[in-house]
Amino acid sequence: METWQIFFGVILFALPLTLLLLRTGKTGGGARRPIPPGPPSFPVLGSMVWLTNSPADGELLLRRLFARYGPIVSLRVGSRLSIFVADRRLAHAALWPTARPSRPSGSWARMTTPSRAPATGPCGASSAATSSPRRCTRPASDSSRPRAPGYAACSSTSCGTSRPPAGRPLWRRSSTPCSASSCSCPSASGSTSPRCARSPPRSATSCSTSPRKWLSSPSSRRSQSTSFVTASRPRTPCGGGRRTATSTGLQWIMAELVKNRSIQEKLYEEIKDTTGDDQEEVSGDDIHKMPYLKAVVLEGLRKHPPGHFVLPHKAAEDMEIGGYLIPKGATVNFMVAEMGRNEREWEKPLEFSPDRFLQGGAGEAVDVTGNREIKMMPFGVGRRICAGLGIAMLHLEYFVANMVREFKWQEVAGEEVDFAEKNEFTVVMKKPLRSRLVPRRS
Ligand code: HEM
Repeated sequence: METWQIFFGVILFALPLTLLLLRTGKTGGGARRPIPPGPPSFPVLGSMVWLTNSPADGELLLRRLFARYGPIVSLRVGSRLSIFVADRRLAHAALWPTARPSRPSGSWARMTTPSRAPATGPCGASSAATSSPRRCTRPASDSSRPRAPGYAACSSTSCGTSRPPAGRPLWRRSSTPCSASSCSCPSASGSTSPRCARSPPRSATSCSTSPRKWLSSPSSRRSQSTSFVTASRPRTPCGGGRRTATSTGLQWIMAELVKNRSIQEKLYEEIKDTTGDDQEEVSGDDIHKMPYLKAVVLEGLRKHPPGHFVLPHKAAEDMEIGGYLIPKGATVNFMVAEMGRNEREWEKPLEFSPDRFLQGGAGEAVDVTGNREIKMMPFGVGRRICAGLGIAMLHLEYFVANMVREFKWQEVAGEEVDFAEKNEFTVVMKKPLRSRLVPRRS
């Protein structure tokens, strides 16, 4: 063998070895864990699956990858490494690392969101500066949460937060699952916008006005007792022109109530027993006394979370999840819808069954903040949990209760409820809900 050939061979062997050693040295040495498994990829070009799959079908592709590689997978989009977690326990370990005593103190903050402006929550605290994963969001059952209908907890800052596109998986098109237009609070005085007051919203589920206000206007009652409404349209008189997480959630819940009349009637019975006949509307105080109402809303968010992913998070330094290395800078996301529909965790997950959230059910005492454990995470978990959780739960319970109290929501012949999904700003009903409304009270 010629000298130059030996020299060339040594370089070929030594170069990758040196690079590997340098990288190991940078991360503190020791046995280096593998990154989560995933489909083969090329440097710069990314995972080969992109040759045969469209990023628009990302969720479907991920489901196939989970079936093949397990509950945590890596995907490369170009040179960017994205890691997806479908397992609720791994998600809890990643987002609530204080639950793992072996972690060095303060390291819970290692999983951050990609470079973004500090978000200010409704309570006024800057989430980026919060020094505890238990951020300002209060559980929805907290009696100190905002009250309906005279609340005005959404400050413009809390609703307008958007994340820069950095680190966003390709199939997410919008800035946040809850945009500025999700700040759909009635004004503090409870007054409605002139447009809302004049005409009933074209969307029963996306107007933020007190449902009682427009549902009870004589003209709307007359027309709705004989016709049906489209429960949500992309543009609404007072919805800001965009579907929001709350209005999307509301539409899915109403669709389930239209489809499941016995559940709707059971809910109506609870509402009737809790509120007096002479009461104008179901109040914020009343809804605290309605466990079945809460179960209906939770079941809706479990089965139809408005966002099937959270906003992408980023590892601020090398860390470990489930025995795998999550390298610094990698984007990490969590499969919200998968967790809520996992048949190992939930019995008949595709059935709408609010009873599972009542005493003795698998969802009894579920904590949507994911503090103790994660069973479902429609609002995210940990430091970056939805800043609007409290107000969103209040809106959902308040609107569902009042809409069911005022009307029977019935299926329209030829317009059967279709639960097909469509990826938009949030995951919406492909065929928007159309329902016949029959007034319950004269
Ligand atoms: C049913 C309704 C809603 C759902 C399902 C929902 C869900 C979510 C999710 C999944 C996230 C991302 C969490 C993460 O990245 O880990 C988020 C973030 C956020 N949400 Fe919501 N949201 C809802 C309503 C609202 C409302 C009404 C507001 C405002 C009043 C709001 C304000 C925010 C803000 C400011 C963030 C960013 C928090 C941060 O990054 O620190 N959300 N939401």
